[in-house]
Amino acid sequence: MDGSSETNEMQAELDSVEAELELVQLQITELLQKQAELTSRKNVLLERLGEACDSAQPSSSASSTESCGHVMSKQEMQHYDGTDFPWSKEVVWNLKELFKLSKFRPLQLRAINMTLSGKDLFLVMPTGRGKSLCYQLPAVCSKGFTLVITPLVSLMEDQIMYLQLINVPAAMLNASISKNNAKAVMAGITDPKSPFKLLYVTPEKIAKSKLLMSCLEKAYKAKLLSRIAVDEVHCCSQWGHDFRPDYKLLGILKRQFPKVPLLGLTATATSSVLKDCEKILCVQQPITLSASFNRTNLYYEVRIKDPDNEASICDIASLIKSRYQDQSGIVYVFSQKDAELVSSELQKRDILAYPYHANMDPDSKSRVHREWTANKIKVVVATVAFGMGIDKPDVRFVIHHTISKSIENYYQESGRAGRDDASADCIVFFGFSDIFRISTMVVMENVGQQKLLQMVDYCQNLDRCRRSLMAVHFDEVWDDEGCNQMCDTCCRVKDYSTVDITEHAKQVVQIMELAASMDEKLTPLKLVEAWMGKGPAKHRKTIKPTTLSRQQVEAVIVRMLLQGYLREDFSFTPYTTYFYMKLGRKAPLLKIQSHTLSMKMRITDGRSAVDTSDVKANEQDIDITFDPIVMKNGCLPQPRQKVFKEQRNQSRKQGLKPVSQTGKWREKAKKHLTDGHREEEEHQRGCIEVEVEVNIIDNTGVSDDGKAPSHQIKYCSKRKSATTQRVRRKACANVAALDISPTTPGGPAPALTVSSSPSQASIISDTAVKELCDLRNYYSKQLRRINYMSHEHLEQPTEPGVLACIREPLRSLWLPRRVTIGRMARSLWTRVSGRRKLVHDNIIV
Ligand SMILES: Nc1ncnc2c1ncn2[C@@H]1O[C@H](COP(=O)(O)OP(=O)(O)OP(=O)(O)O)[C@@H](O)[C@H]1O
Repeated sequence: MDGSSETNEMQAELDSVEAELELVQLQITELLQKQAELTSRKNVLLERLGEACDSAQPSSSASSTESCGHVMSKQEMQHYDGTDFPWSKEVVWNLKELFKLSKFRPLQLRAINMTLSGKDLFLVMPTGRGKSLCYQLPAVCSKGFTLVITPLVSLMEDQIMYLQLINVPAAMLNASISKNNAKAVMAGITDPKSPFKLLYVTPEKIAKSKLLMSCLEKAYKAKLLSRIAVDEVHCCSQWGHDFRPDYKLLGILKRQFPKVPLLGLTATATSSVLKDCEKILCVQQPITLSASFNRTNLYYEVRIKDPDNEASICDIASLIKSRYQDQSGIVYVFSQKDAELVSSELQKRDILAYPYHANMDPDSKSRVHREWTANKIKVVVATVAFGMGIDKPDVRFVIHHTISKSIENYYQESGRAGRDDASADCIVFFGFSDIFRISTMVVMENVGQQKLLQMVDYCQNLDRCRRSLMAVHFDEVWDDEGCNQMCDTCCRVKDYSTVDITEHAKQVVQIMELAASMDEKLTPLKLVEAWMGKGPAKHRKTIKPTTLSRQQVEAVIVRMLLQGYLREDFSFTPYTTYFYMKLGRKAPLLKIQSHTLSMKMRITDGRSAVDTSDVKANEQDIDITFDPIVMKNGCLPQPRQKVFKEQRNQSRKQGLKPVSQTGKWREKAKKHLTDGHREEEEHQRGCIEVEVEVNIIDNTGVSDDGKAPSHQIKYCSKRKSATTQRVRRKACANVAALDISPTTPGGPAPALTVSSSPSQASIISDTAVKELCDLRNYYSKQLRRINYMSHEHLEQPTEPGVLACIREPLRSLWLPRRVTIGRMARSLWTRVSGRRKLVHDNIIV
């Protein structure tokens, strides 16, 4: 045997071993899933058995699962639910008379008794269950004051406002208070009369203020520091999703004040995060009390989001109008821009909705918050900035216009509904392209991608109780039966079937391989289009388009992503992150004859897919329509008919009025904003081509069309064709002229010779400077969306007299003689567009 055939044989064997290994890996994954299911079941049974034994033998001393560091028997634990402690009378009196509450919620009394007994404690309780009471009430029943570490000033202010309302003296120390106030608070710390019962500080204050630490030392010695409460304690751990570096330094508190009991509070910590917090805070064997995360009054539902943004907002509007008329709610969106857009669209549909996002000024934010709390505003359309400290009891719905970045986040955000214990709805609109919008955002986060895919899995799930899927993320087991039909999957009769998608997956792999052979990268949307026969001609020639509907196509691609047949691939530029699809680890398995891949897909029972008059859960049945008979063959059937929504969208699109060319600037600007949003979406598809037309005005003040110039930039955009892949946009800008000779529109371009730098006043008038700035702002926004290479191109001027870089400060501009800013911008833009087209044609299929 010669050397080369030996190598070939070894290579063949290696390939086969690798393929076998992949298969084993697949089996391991399946077994692990099975193991998780069985473990869940086992835990439920053990818990039930334990309860049965407890009630049969009251004297038994089963060890408690609630204590983590410190092992405490169940009986010992239950002892703390009692009201025979020296402080009990005072506690009960304060609950009723001061806090005006009739009874404790689960675990509140236990936590209060434990902390009043001097124990270190971690209290894990879902949002809105009343963690604050567990340190506020002990604070008023103790001598001295309680130190509360809170991550946000807004949270402190909220609490202080509430405490003032019920006449509990409280103070705070943060950058927003005056020097005199701070001085008075510092003095109060060591005052034996304790002018406040609670002192709120940020972790940064503990870490940085020596004066505060020395006052606390004195208070400790005088036994005035009764308790330390660390709110949002998960922020200590870098495994927690809200890690704050200064929380890491809080260990000093327990080291300096070892006899003061510490109470850590959180709504989201897993056991590993708590272990980390224990170490960071230097607490020895704290007791961990965990209340169940199951919010039984919340109804969870997932709906398929219409790919057309306008239609998706329309869906949300009709949902709010039909189901939550005059009720209070939150619509969570992905970006600040979405918050503005969605709220204005809801307003147009007579819904009292206002945006809330981090970029709003503090006054506007607090006005929206206040008016919403007072029910003057019905709906807040918010980014995640509308988060901690939102404590409105009667929120009847939380709708996610875009999925959350993780199940933990979703739990927190949706958990703002139904804090009054009355039933409320949590609805997610699940859209294919949203996965990738969020993906580019979380790519740099520790396990961000993994968490996002878990959220996607939650949304694509058709058969498992939504709460039980959530429970896994909180180290809990919630019994499916305990859902009480409070999620769409438990409500719905079994309307899905397991479908063999192997052949479809093979087609996807084929497209990916073809693209790779042409050295091309596919964005998820390009992959969808290529598979549906809508991509570039070179693809259409070689690959037979699928007969699946768009939603089926997207569902299969998502499943392949979740199962590891496809994976994400990112390309970073200084301005943006591009997302592409790649073949995943398991893709080679599809080459093996015996390998199959299946997924659950919804079937409808012959009822019209457009019938939305049924119960809540049936309202989303319009997504995929199959013929069940064909399904029996084990392959995906043809869609029975075009889905109603598509028709409705079509008619909506047709009903869109074109913006008048002569329309007012405000209308155009509005349209521009809407188009800007669409553009962002199109950009996700990697297929925008921008064309800019610049009206040149000579220095006599008359524009090309003979009209007097406006000093405002005008934008007008229109789609050239609704069917073409590429969207052409026109941005018209009227710009003031430079101090140069007039140009002939359409005539030969003047010779480009540098006259001088703009530092010479003769070149640019003030108005021109302003307009150039506006123009540059507008263009740089567009440019940011263009591939990095375009910038490189611009930043390396080879010829003199060319705009050096659009993003550089104005003083670096070198303008050629006899050229208006308008012409300059046009020439620049033409080059950028050309470059961009090149980039798209060559890189993005
Ligand atoms: N025992 C109780 N009975 C009725 N309402 C209660 C009780 N305890 C607390 N509440 C109310 O529950 C609401 C939420 O309480 P709180 O702000 O303490 O929750 P939280 O767990 O700290 O939430 P978050 O994690 O969002 O900070 C408050 O309006 C509070 O008055």
